[in-house]
Amino acid sequence: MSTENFQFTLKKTDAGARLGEVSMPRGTIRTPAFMPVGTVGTVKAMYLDQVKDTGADIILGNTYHLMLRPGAERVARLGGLHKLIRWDGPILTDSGGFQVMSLSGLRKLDEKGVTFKSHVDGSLHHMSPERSIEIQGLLGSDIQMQLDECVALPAEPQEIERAMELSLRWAERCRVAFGDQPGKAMFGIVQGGDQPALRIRSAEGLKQLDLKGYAVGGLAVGEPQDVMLSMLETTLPVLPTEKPRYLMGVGTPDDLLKSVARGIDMFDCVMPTRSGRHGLAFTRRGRVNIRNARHAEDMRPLDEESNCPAARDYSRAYLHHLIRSDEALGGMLLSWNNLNYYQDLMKGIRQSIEEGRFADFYAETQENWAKGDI
Ligand SMILES: Nc1nc2cc3nc(NCCc4ccc(CCO)cc4)[nH]c3cc2c(=O)[nH]1
Repeated sequence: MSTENFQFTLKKTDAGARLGEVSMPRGTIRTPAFMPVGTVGTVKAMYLDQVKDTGADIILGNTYHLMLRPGAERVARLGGLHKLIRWDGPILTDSGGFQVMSLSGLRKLDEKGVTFKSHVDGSLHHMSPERSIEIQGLLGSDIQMQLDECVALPAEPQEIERAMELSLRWAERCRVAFGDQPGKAMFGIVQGGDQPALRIRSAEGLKQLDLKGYAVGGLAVGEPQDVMLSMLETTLPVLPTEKPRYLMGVGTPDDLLKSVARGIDMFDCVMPTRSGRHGLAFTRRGRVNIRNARHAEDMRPLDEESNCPAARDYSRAYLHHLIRSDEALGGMLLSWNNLNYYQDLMKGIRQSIEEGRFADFYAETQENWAKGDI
């Protein structure tokens, strides 16, 4: 079912966990949702048909990477990102602020925007809030993120305050630049680091802008999990309950469970794909580092009960061999296994909220992880 507009429906809550859906013209996103990261127009080592089959309703693209290569205007000339990469569901694009800080030779950041050198060819680029929204429009993004400044933690409170206030001003400029695009959405991003008062000021400031959704940014940047969770407990009660909440860059399966319990609806993280390519497998019984010698002659699959061929049909011995040999198929199979596991976890979370037994699901899941992979 799709709609000509962007519509979030909160269907049920169970303690702090929320069951919902985001209806958009290109499809419906079942929440709590995990969004696979397709940074440069591909979810690495996956066919997008497989990504869809794992249960993903939406994927992420990235302004920073796509503006550098193949270029935003080129993507527009080619019919937009959905047509180019052959994904007909919703796409959320990050605004590029975080990637500039973490990837490029940053040259300057001021009121106007960020000036940086491309990590691809060293060319100089300037990105303003307005240009970030323009690029996301050229890509054809369904959910566009404001340009913001994300500060790595730990950081001085006054530095966190400066970046939070700049991000608020940029949110307003992005809101104006985005204008009124029925069927699309622009989300603001709450900043404020590990400072509760700044988190509250950021959330209150964004609420004045009548946004369709709110991301919690500035986390998963090196802080301990308890600090991240504490910032959710501070921030989420301030945000409107009838709008989706998106925790950026998070996280491990344990992060997902604990953040859903505090009221997060949407997640993205490179963890399942990046760590899969490096030999880390996520399963119902916890993590398996397939590089470890103990798997070299283990002909069992990762999970004989899984519906995913990568988990059910391939032996650990073979996966061990492929990863140790740095064969492409190793990263392909573990990415497939991991994305399928993440989507199975989100499906289990949604079903448990529907049935009013999220607390039991939470406890059972953590028990199974604790047993470890036999
Ligand atoms: N615009 C914007 N985007 C963000 C992206 C983020 N991504 C993160 N964390 C990602 C952390 C992360 C990085 C790598 C891996 C793979 C390990 O194998 C897992 C998690 N935090 C983030 C914060 C922001 C933010 O405030 N604003």
